[in-house]
Amino acid sequence: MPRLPEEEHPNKAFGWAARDSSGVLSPFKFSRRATGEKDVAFKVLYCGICHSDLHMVKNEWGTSLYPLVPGHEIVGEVTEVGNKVQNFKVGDRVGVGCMVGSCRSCDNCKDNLENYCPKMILTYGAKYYDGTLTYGGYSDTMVADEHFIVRILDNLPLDSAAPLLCAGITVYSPLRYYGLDKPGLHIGVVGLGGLGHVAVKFAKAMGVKVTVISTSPNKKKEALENLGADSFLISRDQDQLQGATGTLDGIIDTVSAQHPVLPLLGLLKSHGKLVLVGAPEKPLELPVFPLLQGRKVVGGNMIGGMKETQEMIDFAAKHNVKPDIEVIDMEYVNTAMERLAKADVKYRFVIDVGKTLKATS
Ligand SMILES: NC(=O)c1ccc[n+]([C@@H]2O[C@H](COP(=O)([O-])OP(=O)(O)OC[C@H]3O[C@@H](n4cnc5c(N)ncnc54)[C@H](O)[C@@H]3O)[C@@H](O)[C@H]2O)c1
Ligand SMILES: [Zn+2]
Repeated sequence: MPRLPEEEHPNKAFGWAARDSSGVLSPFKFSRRATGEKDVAFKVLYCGICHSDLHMVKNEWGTSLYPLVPGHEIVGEVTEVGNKVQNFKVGDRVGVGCMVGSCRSCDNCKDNLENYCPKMILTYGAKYYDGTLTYGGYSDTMVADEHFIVRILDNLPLDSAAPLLCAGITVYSPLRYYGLDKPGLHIGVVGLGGLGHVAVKFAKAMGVKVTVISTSPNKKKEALENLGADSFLISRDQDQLQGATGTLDGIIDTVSAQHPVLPLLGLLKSHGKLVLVGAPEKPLELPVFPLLQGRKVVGGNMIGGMKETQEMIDFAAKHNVKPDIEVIDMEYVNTAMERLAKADVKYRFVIDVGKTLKATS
């Protein structure tokens, strides 16, 4: 008989879990492993709600394992460290993003790209080395090997730092890797949600000109005035798209659902790069001729390695890149998920886990 989640490990834990693909979350008792010699354990204070959490609780990618405690934008305060931990101590402000393990010896791992390790272990909904299921940050405590722990610098508020751990690194990494981080370049950001609004902020902090491309005309004023975008295109307005043909060096596409990429390819200059980071459940149609004409590139990106994640946090602290968040109570999480599905959030929900997650006996 497999052991109950609350009996698998010595440390009691409590969170909210989805039990099936209805995606409805409810209180859940489980357990966390004892803090190992290289582990850092922390009290979770805030956790962001990523659209991937929504895909996962509803099993939209077909990979979900239940019970599923989502959350991979986790921040908190260290409560215990193992005796071989070198870089963290009790009381430190720390975070965990999308992964908690990798093989540490393959070419990707040696290259600080644990995110592309074939044996990478996701923060929730994955099998850990001991065969037990990993549980995410919609919960009271977290434990991870120190290699997968990020330091949150003191001048970053913990609540708005949380979304950097997934949304932040997922847009920072491709801006760097695809060379879209040079002052004077001009990029487009498609989809002004959690990832998209952070992409605007990072690109602006790098000195890059930014055009937001969105289906919602009502996001224009805020994109220009509050987020600092330079211009705004409505993706269904053919005249506007026509007028911007061949103007962009690159595009970061964060859209979470199926959408046409043909109009986006038209906006790129020759050698322009369309980088897909959104993860729609259904495939996109890729027209080839617009790629041939102008030697354009379509690429992807999945989060970032641990070294780069820390670099991104340090960059955010230095350049004051702070996600715009709506802080919510744990009890509000199901409503928040419904609102996220309708893109009704500016721009990231963050759960105040520390103050509002109440263990039931
Ligand atoms: N590549 C990665 O490593 C990685 C990391 C995190 C999230 N993701 C994925 O990125 C996507 C975005 O995540 P998020 O948390 O920013 O989500 P979000 O819901 O906050 O933002 C998505 C945006 O896409 C827009 N959108 C939705 N459907 C659209 C459509 N049909 N056409 C045009 N625009 C549309 C929404 O209005 C919203 O602004 C999700 O699919 C998520 O799973 C990928
Ligand atoms: Zn995420």
